[in-house]
Amino acid sequence: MRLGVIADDFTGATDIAGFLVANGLRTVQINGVPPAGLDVAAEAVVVSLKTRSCPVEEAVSQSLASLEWLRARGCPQFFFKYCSTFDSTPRGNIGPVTDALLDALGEDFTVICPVLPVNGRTTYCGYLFVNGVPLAESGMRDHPVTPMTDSNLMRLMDAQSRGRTGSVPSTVMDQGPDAVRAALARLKDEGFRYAVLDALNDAHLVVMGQAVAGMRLVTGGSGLADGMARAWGGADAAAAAAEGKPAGGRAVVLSGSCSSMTNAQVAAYRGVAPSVAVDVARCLSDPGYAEELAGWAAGQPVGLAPLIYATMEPARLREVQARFGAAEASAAVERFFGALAPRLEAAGFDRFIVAGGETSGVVTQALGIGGFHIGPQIAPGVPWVRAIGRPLSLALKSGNFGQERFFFEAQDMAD
Ligand SMILES: Nc1ncnc2c1ncn2[C@@H]1O[C@H](COP(=O)(O)OP(=O)(O)O)[C@@H](O)[C@H]1O
Ligand SMILES: O=C(O)[C@@H](O)C(=O)COP(=O)(O)O
Repeated sequence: MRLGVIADDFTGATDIAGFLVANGLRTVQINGVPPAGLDVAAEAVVVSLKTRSCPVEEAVSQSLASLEWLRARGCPQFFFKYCSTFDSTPRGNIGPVTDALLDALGEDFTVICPVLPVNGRTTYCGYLFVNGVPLAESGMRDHPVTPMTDSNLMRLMDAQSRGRTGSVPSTVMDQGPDAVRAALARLKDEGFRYAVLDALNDAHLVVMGQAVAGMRLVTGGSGLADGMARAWGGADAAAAAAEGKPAGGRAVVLSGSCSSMTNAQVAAYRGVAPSVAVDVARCLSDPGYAEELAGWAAGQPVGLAPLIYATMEPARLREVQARFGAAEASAAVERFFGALAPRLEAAGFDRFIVAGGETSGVVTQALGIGGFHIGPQIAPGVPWVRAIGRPLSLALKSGNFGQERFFFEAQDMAD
């Protein structure tokens, strides 16, 4: 094993796994803390947790248990994967998990690097941008669970961690890996515990990939992993993706993300394909609701996959949250998707296209899928994946990823 990844949500996990496979690394994803008796043959193992928004103690203990499993299998380098929009709060969980992993490894320094330039996530002087807009001015300010209202990664990290955060600016990235290594060493000497790595483009990813080659723990988004895998170089991407290619026949689209991009994707799809909007009030009160919508989906004609969506524009979402409570509404919607997924499988659906990280976690867990083979990417950061030992294919889409016609493109690729 070359790299062990601990990812804080399921779409984040398939995102990074997709980039590793695209660079030719044989990669397996394990959903949940791996059981002690499990062994896998792969160059990279991605452990997918659902720890982005859970209580801090749970996130720390699951991350440490995953680290121990990876270490016991001789893994030499570890990657804590979180969202490219740094989804977290002043309580965590990025800071506390990073600190716990550093302590467990006996290290006192790491990098913070949520970039993914191909999807518009860049950092400049430690400030995070989403498609050219500061994070706090992007759609992330309206996120239902982790609204992001600051764009300064040093401040965000300092608020939720034990140490101080410095920054390696893009001008240093321009000078190459030796200059970056020297800047990291200087920051460490000055007492910083974390360093935000700037990246404006793919060339910077290649530089940082080389610069962090000797670090035991790195943290960030899949752009950093892309840079690291490119530095290793020279492998066969098609062969690495072979086992994860989509199989199966009947597809359904489940959308539980309220991001701007998912709103656009739902709008582009729902006028053309059979679709139904989820009623949050019924999620809260009607135990037969999931059964009813599974029946509705099963009754749709063959053709474009039926869409079941909780996706809402920010203004409507705020109304729903004011009426039912934000946490209660989001938990009820997640419970609904969790109840729906196994019923859809029982009705003959074997390809699930899911939008939203938490939603994907709930769906994968409800289907009882222990792990994935990773297939080819539909869009950057969204590969098709195939359940290990089960005839089920899934596309787990981060709320923010893909272009407007993503739901069509996923189906085109699977035909
Ligand atoms: N209509 C809605 N009302 C309230 N909460 C919702 C609604 N639709 C989705 N949610 C909740 O919002 C959260 C979206 O998170 P997630 O699935 O991770 O999407 P993203 O990838 O955009 O972050 C989930 O907890 C989901 O249940
Ligand atoms: O880095 C990213 O943006 C994604 O990999 C990711 O973490 C997705 O999370 P969601 O936005 O919750 O789907």
